[in-house]
Amino acid sequence: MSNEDTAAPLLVARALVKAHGGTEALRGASLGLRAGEMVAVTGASGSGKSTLLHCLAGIVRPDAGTVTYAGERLEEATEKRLSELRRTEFGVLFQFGQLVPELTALDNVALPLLLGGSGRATARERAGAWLERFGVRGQGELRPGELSGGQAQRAALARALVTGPAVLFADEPTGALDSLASEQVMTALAHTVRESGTAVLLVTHDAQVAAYADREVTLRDGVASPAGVGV
Ligand SMILES: Nc1ncnc2c1ncn2[C@@H]1O[C@H](COP(=O)(O)OP(=O)(O)OP(=O)(O)O)[C@@H](O)[C@H]1O
Repeated sequence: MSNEDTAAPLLVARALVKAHGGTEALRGASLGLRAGEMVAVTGASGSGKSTLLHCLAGIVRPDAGTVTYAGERLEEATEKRLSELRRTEFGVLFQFGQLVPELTALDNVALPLLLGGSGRATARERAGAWLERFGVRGQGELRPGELSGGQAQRAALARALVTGPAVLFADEPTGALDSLASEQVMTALAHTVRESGTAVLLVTHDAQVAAYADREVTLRDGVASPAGVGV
């Protein structure tokens, strides 16, 4: 077995069960994610992909099962600790609606740094560098409503990564984009996370988007396969 096979996974879900009202979205789903690995979660509409991502990101608490991040059991964590993890260790990128509409693109990207205690000048400088990296520095003073869908997603990606998270959770990040904008967002995402060693859990129904991942996990009837490392 190679070192990679035996390396402890960073994030592990074991036997997750989660119902929304009478609907059982997860029925014993397990999944392991290594540091720096990109895993695509695919499956039919309603198969539980978003629910699995929300449980792994500490946004939703499962009814049963465990989620372990770097040895820490998330289901035992307080709300305060979960929000700290989401602010410092996890980044999120959703399909749309995540940028604050009243703020410029630059201030949106600076926001997580300001919330983390950075000074305004430093936060804006770092935010500008991230916008530059994703080719939208020129749009920094525009508000989200004035950006194209692809520009807004690249600004949202900058905001998700500006704090240097260990894990990026991306739920249909290109779901609202045409194929060119989708390719630009995915190329920027894949290149940057490889460089920074950020692990990615990528929910998508698009095979071309899933192809950017190192590995694909399919959800069927609330169960994931193959579950991967450490499960
Ligand atoms: N907040 C909620 N209230 C009630 N039912 C919900 C809620 N969230 C999800 N569900 C149901 O749970 C099941 C799984 O939903 P989930 O969004 O996790 O699936 P998905 O695979 O991400 O779907 P899609 O690809 O359509 O986004 C679905 O049957 C859905 O209708």
